[in-house]
This record gives sequence, C-alpha cells and structure tokens, in this order.
Amino acid sequence: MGAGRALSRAELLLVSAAMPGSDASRPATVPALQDGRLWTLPNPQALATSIRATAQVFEDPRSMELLARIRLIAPSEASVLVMGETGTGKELVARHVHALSHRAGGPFIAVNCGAFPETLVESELFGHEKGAFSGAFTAKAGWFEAASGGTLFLDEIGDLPLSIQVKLLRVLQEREVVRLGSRRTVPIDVRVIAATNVRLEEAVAAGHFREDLYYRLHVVSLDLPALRGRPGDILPLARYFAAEYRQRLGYGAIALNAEAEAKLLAHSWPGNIRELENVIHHALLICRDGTIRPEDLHLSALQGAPRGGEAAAGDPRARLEAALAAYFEQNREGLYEHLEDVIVRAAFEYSERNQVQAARLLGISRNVMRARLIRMGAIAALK
Ligand SMILES: Nc1ncnc2c1ncn2[C@@H]1O[C@H](COP(=O)(O)OP(=O)(O)OP(=O)(O)O)[C@@H](O)[C@H]1O
Repeated sequence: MGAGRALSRAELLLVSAAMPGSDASRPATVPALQDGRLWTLPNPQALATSIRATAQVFEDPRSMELLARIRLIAPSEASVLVMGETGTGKELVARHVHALSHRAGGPFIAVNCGAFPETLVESELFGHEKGAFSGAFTAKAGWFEAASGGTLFLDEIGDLPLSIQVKLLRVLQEREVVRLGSRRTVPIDVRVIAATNVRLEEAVAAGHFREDLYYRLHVVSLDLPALRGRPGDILPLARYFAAEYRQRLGYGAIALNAEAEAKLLAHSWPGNIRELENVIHHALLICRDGTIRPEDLHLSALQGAPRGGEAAAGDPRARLEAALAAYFEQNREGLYEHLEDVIVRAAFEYSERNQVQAARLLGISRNVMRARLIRMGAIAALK
C-alpha cells in the first residue's frame, strides 16, 4: 500500500466500520482524535453481540403494543414506514422487523438518505455503469441490488429530492432497477423500510414529498412514541445501558440511587433513547464507587422539542468532519501509514486474529500481513 494511493472499497468499508460514530446519526467519539488516534477498533465480540441480540427494552405498555405490532407485520412483505422523533429507535425497530421476517437470512442495509447530495444519491440507490458520469471508473451495484434477498432501510426518507422520489416510486412498483448509464433492467427482491422524523403528511401538503410515494411506503406504519410518552421504559433502559456500558468498559457492579432515578424520570428527553444512552454512558465514566448519583447525570436544558437536542449539541457529523480536517492538516506526513495500520488491525480483529483470513480480506499475502502485524506490535515476532 503505497503512500498517496486511494483506498479501495474494501478498505473504506473496514475503516468506516472501525470508526466510532461512523453512523451519521450517532455522536462521534471525537476525544479519540485528541489522543492522536483516528479510530478506535471495534471489539468484534461486542459488535457481534449487539447485532445478534439487538437487545431491546420494551416495558412501557405503549412499547409493548409497538412490539406486538412489529411481530404482526414482520412476516408480511409490505413496505413499512417508521415514524418517530430522532433517537426513538427507528433503526433498531427496522432491524427487528427484518430479524423477524422471512428475509432474516438476507442482508439488512441501512442508508441515510439525507447524508448524500442529490447527484450521488441516485447512483448510490440504483447503481451505475462504468463511464455513466465523470468519476464512474467502474460499474457499481446500488443499494437496491446489494440488499437483494433482504431489507433496505431508508432513513430520513423525507430528505430525498423530488427527482429521486419519482425514480424510487417506479422501482417499488416495477420491482426492478436500471443502473445509471444503462438500459438493462435488473429485477430486485427487496423489502423497503423507510423512516422519517418529520411528519410526511406535512411534507406532502407543502409539495416536498410525493403523495403517491407516501401511500406506497405507508402500506404499514409504525409510530414510535417519544421516550417522554413511554415513561415506563426510562428506568429499564437506564439499567440496560448501565449494564451494557459497564460490561464494555470492564467495570464492576453499577447501581443508580433513588435520587438519580427520580432525576431521570423527571427529564423530558428531547433526544429520546439516544440521549438517555449518552447520559448513562457519561455517568458511568464519572461516577464513584459504583453508584450513579444525580450529579453524575448531565441532562440537556432543552425541553422535549423534537430535534432540539441534536441542534443544540451541534451536528455530530459536522463535528467529526471538522475534527478530522484538523487532524489531517496536522498529520499529513504519517497519515497513510497510520490509515494502513488501522485497516490492517481492523481486518485482523474482524478475522478473529486469523492472519490468513485477514490477509485475504485485504488482498495481500500472509507474509506481508504478518510483517505488518509484527511491526505494529500486534503479534510477537516469534509466534
Ligand atoms: N427499545 C430499545 N432498547 C434498547 N436500546 C434501544 C431501544 N431503542 C433504541 N435503542 C438504542 O437507542 C439508540 C438510538 O436508536 P436508533 O438509532 O434506532 O434511533 P433512530 O430513531 O433511528 O434515530 P435517528 O432518527 O437519529 O436516525 C441506539 O443506540 C439504539 O440501539
């Protein structure tokens, strides 16, 4: 891997998987950058557990109703529209629908429609042929093809430009895609779950969202209540996150005292479950002798305005990008070297420390892989 070479798709995938906060909607773990490290490595076991179990807390009666509805609709093939404020668990619910459907053995692909400019979103969704536009050096399947046999989760569907909405409607009706720059139709076998945190009816009335697409997606809908509307979930979720992070951080037993619980119950949770998760994670890092007290709970001053939490905290993606830009500026010299180390290490961990598999994943020889791991101190020279 020579300096200055562009990263391949496999490498980029590994890097993005290894990035904390790689999901645009999650707050980035920017402090890691200040330690002079770009990415922390995912713990494959923790990752596997979270994906396998997608442990969920549904204890409030409203959540239990939701769970019953998920179970009811999961086996059907109908498109689903998941609605709810930011952080209410739309993606988690979509994964659950997928896991309980006949498509559970197929891929689940989650895409944030708002994260791509109009010019890119079309080729990302539907794919493109080589030479379809400047920069299309190779042909590429889009998300619809990639999700074949499984589920495509289209988050922030309300952000799709109108021109793409027309095309999406066609694809859903015809069940086939045409890659950009091609005339050939490719049949697709994908269930679409779309999500929105804006009222799509209002977007339809304002002319920002096509009515026909709205009805097409709305065959089945799941309306996720805000956390303040399901108070019975607050403490079970807090305990769940405390246990989860305690384990990840390797801490001993953790308990919330009664005053801390009362403080959690009194808050309005504008950032919903994601905010609660962050609050508990933070509390765990600063609490003493295994007890979370009210002073360990740093709650936002905002009161329940949809999307308010995120706006006040600043767009996490923008924060990460700014931090990355600063880091790139300061570390131009060793950057590629560093990226390569991250990729090699991530591949090694993903392959459960199997050198042959890791080498295969990156398309390099085992000897190169081994030499690299020794140089990085990841394995001993005489092993
Ligand atoms: N019922 C639940 N039990 C446990 N954890 C949950 C539950 N619902 C959501 N979470 C967790 O809360 C966080 C936010 O959930 P998720 O990303 O699904 O929300 P979202 O509504 O898709 O957010 P956004 O609108 O910002 O895309 C995730 O870490 C998720 O695992």
